[in-house]
Amino acid sequence: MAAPGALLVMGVSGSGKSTVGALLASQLGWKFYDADDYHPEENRIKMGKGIPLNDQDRIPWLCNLHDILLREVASGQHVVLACSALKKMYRDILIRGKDGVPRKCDEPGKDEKLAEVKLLVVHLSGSFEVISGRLLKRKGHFMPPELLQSQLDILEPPSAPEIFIQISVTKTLSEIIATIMKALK
Ligand SMILES: Nc1ncnc2c1ncn2[C@@H]1O[C@H](COP(=O)(O)OP(=O)(O)O)[C@@H](O)[C@H]1O
Ligand SMILES: O=C(O)[C@H](O)[C@@H](O)[C@H](O)[C@H](O)COP(=O)(O)O
Repeated sequence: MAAPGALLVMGVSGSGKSTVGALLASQLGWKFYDADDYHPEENRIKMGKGIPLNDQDRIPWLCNLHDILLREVASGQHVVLACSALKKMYRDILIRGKDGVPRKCDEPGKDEKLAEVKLLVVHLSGSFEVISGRLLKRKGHFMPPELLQSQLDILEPPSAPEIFIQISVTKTLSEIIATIMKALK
């Protein structure tokens, strides 16, 4: 596969996005962004109270991440982004910014040229049992384990025509990294 501009490591909370993303970026020599660091304070407070985010909470956060990806890729920088990106629409926003948000028919903009990020999606996929076990052991994180089920409920795993690979969270970190490296060759 020709190297994408950006590689998205996605999945529910506790699937290993931050761990895998950071390791991968350091092995590739690519820049690493963790989407958790870009949540507005209101989103963090909401999640901290055990309330799942909704589309309205996530869309501006994802648009900001798209702008960052676009800027980096345009300057020739390869990027690994760890981001839940649970729904297809969310991944479309990472690729196309607000043009990824479905428009109402009467809104203008259909003929605008889209600035797209070429994105390889890596989905870390696993069961409630395995992932909740990891979340219960994780310390010092704002995301309560009780939100896991709400994330699995809305998860839309990537599918064609998205460019993606899916890897089980039960693999070891080195197996996960090796699988991604192989896909990038
Ligand atoms: N493949 C793996 N095997 C075992 N433990 C893992 C694996 N990937 C991540 N972990 C552990 O699971 C927990 C959740 O990982 P984390 O990277 O914080 O997930 P996320 O960023 O998706 O919320 C962490 O304690 C991490 O060390
Ligand atoms: O879209 C969301 O609801 C959040 O982004 C969420 O999916 C994310 O998981 C949290 O930021 C917690 O962070 P961890 O994924 O690192 O647990």
